[in-house]
Amino acid sequence: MIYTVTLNPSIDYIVEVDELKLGELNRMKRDLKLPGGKGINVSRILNQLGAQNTAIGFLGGFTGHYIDDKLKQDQIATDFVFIGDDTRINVKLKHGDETEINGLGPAISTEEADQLVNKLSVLQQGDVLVLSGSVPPSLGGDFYDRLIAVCKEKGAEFVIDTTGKALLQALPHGPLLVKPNHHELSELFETEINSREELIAHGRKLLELGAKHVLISMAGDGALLVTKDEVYHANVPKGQVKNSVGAGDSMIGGFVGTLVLSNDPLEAFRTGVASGSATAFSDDLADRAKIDELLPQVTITRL
Ligand SMILES: Nc1ncnc2c1ncn2[C@@H]1O[C@H](COP(=O)(O)OP(=O)(O)OP(=O)(O)O)[C@@H](O)[C@H]1O
Ligand SMILES: O=P(O)(O)OC[C@@]1(O)O[C@H](CO)[C@@H](O)[C@@H]1O
Repeated sequence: MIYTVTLNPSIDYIVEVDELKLGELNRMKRDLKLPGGKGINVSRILNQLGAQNTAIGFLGGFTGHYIDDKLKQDQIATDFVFIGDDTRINVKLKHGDETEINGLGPAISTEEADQLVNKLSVLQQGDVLVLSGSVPPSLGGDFYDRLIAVCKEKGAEFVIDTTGKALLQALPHGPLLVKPNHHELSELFETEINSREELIAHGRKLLELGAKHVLISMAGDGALLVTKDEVYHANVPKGQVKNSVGAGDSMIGGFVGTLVLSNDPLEAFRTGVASGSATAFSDDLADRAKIDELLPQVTITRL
């Protein structure tokens, strides 16, 4: 079973305007509300791929119930801790460009935090825990460490999609997958990365530090898969970009779901790239039909 953890879910409020005039009244051309947060996005893609999973994390208030209802409508299993404070609303402003305004996240009490840790007691060998997204400030910076400790104790695998110190602290525990984009990789190692060779060298460092698979996504420029023995490049399919929000999460969902279903890292890589691009070319996250349409256009090359 795959469990996705979203500590800081959101309603993604996607707002489209022709032109953004700061300091003036702007009227929306179109708007859309989506259940969001990185782990939840991973769950939605896993669901499209037929990979059984449960979405867990914290939800609260009317916004939290909205998200839980939407996921259940899509037959996604959920087991969230319901908290006293409201789940945030993140604004995704489309005005030719994409501007995002993400909330800090709700207050979470010690008791609520403990309830989530206790939920992980169901983990067992063969399970995969996907930890994705920001940590609400009230939880403290080391909360992922607590979850990883339980995961290791139960013999389950984990995937972590976060940045900075939290990612560095997780690496020695051997994540099944990490997926920095090229900017995150250079921030992580506090260095400029200017070539594919340098990207690969830094991807290898993540392996040396403990990661089992390293995916480096480069938006429209393709992606790299760095494993112990080999490095692979994938091109991205051609299409019209409609929405890049959740493209990275879709890539993780495509990779993890396919790896669990097939145990084939290259097929997982191909599906990850197709899923990321399928989301980039859709208004909402990708659906199965779009992923299947793009899969034949993804070519993997061993470098
Ligand atoms: N312009 C694009 N054209 C085609 N595919 C894209 C494009 N942008 C993103 N993708 C797909 O999505 C994957 C992940 O995108 P990206 O590298 O932007 O990750 P990310 O920075 O984690 O994304 P985000 O934070 O926006 O969700 C890419 O590897 C690619 O497959
Ligand atoms: O504030 P965080 O947790 O870093 O990111 C949250 C978020 O921007 O990530 C997802 C896209 O990746 C969105 O659904 C959501 O709004």
